[in-house]
Amino acid sequence: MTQAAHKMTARDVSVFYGDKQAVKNVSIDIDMDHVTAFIGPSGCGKSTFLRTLNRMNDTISSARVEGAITLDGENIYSSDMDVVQLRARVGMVFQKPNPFPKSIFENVAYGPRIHGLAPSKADLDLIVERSLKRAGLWEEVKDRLTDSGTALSGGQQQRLCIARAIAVDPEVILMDEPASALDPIATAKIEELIHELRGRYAIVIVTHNMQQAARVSQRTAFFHLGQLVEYGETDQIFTAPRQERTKDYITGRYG
Ligand SMILES: Nc1ncnc2c1ncn2[C@@H]1O[C@H](COP(=O)(O)OP(=O)(O)OP(=O)(O)O)[C@@H](O)[C@H]1O
Repeated sequence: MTQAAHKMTARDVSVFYGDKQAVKNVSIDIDMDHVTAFIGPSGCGKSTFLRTLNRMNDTISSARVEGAITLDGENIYSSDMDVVQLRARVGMVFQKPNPFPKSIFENVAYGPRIHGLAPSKADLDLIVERSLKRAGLWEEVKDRLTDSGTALSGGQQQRLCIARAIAVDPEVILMDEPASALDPIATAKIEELIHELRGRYAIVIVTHNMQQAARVSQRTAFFHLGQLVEYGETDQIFTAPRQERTKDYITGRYG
């Protein structure tokens, strides 16, 4: 496949915090209709690399990114890339649910409103309903849309954050350990949701939990010491890893 045929590509991407290199020459392709899991021991650079995919590293003053990352063949680090637009196309869900201290409705409506996606109130209502439905939250909140988003349970808050990302019509959704702060039932709901969303977006998920990676992803990338050691079909990575370091990690020898 050409680079443009992939939703996103990274080529030789390195990330430095000051003098310290956290990500080393990573190249990877991300495709639509797939969930790609990033796994690896703590501190191996998974989150740092994830954040390069929508330029969240721009918000960290010591961070410097080298190499090339494309979205539909276009360099996302070029000077004419509109970063606000980029982050709508490549949305992000964080480890800790972070709804705005506003109503459930406003949490979801904010993005479409500032991006001009809803010409009328009726359009906005429709977007909010559709996004909450896709995030599997509508039935639980449809009668209390004016309640504060922060009053929801942790799992509901995380689904609200997913609805908020979905509302601006992203193509890629980045998830940084989206279930690690949740209980097992809320985690199962998020995993189910990721499974349902797969057909519409390219999803990239960082997870510490190998079982979770095996359950939700079709492709897995194993990172170690800032390097991408191995990338392949999830089944292959977990049953027949090609690299010794991958094998050691999935069999629990470190991490
Ligand atoms: N804002 C920052 N400033 C300086 N160094 C950082 C910053 N963020 C991360 N690092 C360093 O970069 C390296 C990679 O960290 P990163 O958080 O990307 O790893 P990770 O694999 O996601 O780890 P974890 O699974 O524990 O979240 C680590 O050595 C970390 O200490």
